[in-house]
Amino acid sequence: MLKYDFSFAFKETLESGLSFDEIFDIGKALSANFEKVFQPLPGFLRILDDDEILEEVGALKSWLQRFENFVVIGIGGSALGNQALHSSLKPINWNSLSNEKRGGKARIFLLDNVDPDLIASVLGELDLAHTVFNVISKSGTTAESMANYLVVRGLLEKLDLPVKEHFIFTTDKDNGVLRQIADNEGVRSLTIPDDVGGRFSVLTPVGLLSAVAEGIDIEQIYEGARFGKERYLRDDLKSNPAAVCALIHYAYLKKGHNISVMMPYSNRLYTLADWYRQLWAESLGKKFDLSGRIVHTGQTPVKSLGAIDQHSQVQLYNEGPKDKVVTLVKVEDFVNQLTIPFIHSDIEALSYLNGIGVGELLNAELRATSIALVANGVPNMTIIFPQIDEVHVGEFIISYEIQTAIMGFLLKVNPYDQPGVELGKKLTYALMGRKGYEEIRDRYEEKTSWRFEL
Ligand SMILES: O=P(O)(O)OC[C@H]1O[C@H](O)[C@H](O)[C@@H](O)[C@@H]1O
Repeated sequence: MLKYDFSFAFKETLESGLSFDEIFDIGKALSANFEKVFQPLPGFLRILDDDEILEEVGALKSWLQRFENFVVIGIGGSALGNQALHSSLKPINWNSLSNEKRGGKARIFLLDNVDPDLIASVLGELDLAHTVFNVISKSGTTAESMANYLVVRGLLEKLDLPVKEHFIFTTDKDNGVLRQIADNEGVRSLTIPDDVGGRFSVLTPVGLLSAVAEGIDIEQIYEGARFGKERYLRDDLKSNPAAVCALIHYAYLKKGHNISVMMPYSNRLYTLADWYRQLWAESLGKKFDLSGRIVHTGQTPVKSLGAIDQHSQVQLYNEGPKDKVVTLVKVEDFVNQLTIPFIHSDIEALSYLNGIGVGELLNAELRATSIALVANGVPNMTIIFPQIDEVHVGEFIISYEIQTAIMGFLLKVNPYDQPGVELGKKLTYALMGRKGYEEIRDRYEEKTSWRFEL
């Protein structure tokens, strides 16, 4: 079970902080309407009600074992969750282990960006005859993912490899180009449920297939998520840490704290912060509220890594604008216990390090940062992973999905759409000369014709 330390978010420890009663006053309306937030049950919670997805994905295990490499082609919600599961649940050097050491499980790679150098470096490393490509796209049309799919397909064709055997698509059941190709050519495919939006989809086939391919226990992830579903849907807010987190963020946002920093003290958990950024940014960053009023609301998510960013961003957090809420993420028991050896016994300045665990040092740094933040008047809280494993990662994911829904309710916005990304997508199509986008290109041409270039 994840543990939460909220002590440094309240006025008991923070001069201009919130009182506990204050946030529960804000929470009263939430408490009274709590059920409504989750009615109808959002898809990301509904999918936990049965084993359908686990079984569907699990059934592909033996087919996946044919491949040494598994490449995710996707972007945003169709990649960030995969990356987060991979980094948090596999050893950092997984991809450099030999096939034997990996017990025949796949190495995982990601083609998200359309950066030719990235693509060349990933594909250059792989023996394509032993590689499967999982093209993931809820819409089945996203430019970056389609481009990467085409590049890979071109390469497979050039090598005369049986294209169909090297792809599996994860996409909408009816719509989009991927579905069309899957249907026409009989490419293997998995379905993303209609009621689960991209950034909430890591516990669907989107995130689970690559996890299974590399031997992550997806049933344990579900166990943690299901536990989280019970825990974080309690309408008694005092026993619901996801609700408390949302209330704290909401209350501080009202006071001008419009940045939410997530700072894991663990390299393995760092990409969870990337996943969180999309969830928080796209779900809550909105121009209109539910009644159509212009509100321009949201809270900018920032990722940070402890202890690295103590030597980089923390100066700003402590002394810069008072516009942040910081969430530190701590690991109690690291998988690897590493003790610092006694060396230089004659140098007093190093004696405090003698014989202590490296993890102990990291956690002391976390504690020091949280105290320094509170001393500087910066509200912060700590989420504690007793250890990093499937159960806790599953619980973490669901806690933040629920927290985002709660925050959407508090801000009175729709957390499930992202109208603000559409224009950029359409303009990309227009700039690339895609048919049907001439009007949009003309509309913005005049506006963008002014130049100041050096
Ligand atoms: O899964 P896809 O349809 O390819 O979408 C990938 C991503 O594209 C968009 O730009 C959306 O803003 C994201 O929410 C989405 O996760």
